[in-house]
Amino acid sequence: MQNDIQNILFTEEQIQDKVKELGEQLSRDFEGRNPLVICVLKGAFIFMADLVKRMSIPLEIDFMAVSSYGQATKSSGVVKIIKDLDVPVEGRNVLVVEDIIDSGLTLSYLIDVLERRNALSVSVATLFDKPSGRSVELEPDYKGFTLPDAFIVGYGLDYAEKYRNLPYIGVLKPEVYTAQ
Ligand SMILES: O=P(O)(O)OC[C@H]1O[C@H](OP(=O)(O)OP(=O)(O)O)[C@H](O)[C@@H]1O
Ligand code: HPA
Ligand SMILES: [Mg+2]
Repeated sequence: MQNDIQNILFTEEQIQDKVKELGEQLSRDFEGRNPLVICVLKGAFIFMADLVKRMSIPLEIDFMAVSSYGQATKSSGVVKIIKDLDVPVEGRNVLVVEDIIDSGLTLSYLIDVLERRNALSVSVATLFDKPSGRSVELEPDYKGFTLPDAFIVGYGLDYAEKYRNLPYIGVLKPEVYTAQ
């Protein structure tokens, strides 16, 4: 698995420091608002778990699974809801937790769904932002790191379902995906 990585962009320690900082900021901003924190599966599962441990306020969690990349490194443009929320969002302060914003298609679709369901507020926290990949305009409310134009894996992020369990963020060697 490590042999497929070209270089490490963010170490485990750098990620943990950033997650702690974000958790503290979110705790201040959502104090008294009992947010519904939504994990966008699968990619955000590790970030979500680490982040909520760093939030020291009452909150609730739920999960939504969406997918648009499949076995590719470019978005198919079609966002599919594979698993929906268990609870209604009407009247709730919602915090959507994402691992990465690339084209922006996943989040713009999700924000639209949540607003149509009458959430009181919809905020977005992403650990990684890749502005060079955008095909729709979208700015996260909270972000960890800005990325260069490269396909990254690890800390929840996959290529063809692999590498999610790497504890760091690495750039995948292009020959790994061009060889397919
Ligand atoms: O801004 P975008 O171009 O839409 O890309 C970001 C989305 O793509 C990835 O999910 P993916 O569809 O690969 O599903 P996964 O989380 O199960 O890997 C990632 O976890 C984000 O949800
Ligand atoms: N890596 C993994 N999954 C992704 C990426 C990426 O760079 N962009 C969108 N989904
Ligand atoms: Mg993926």
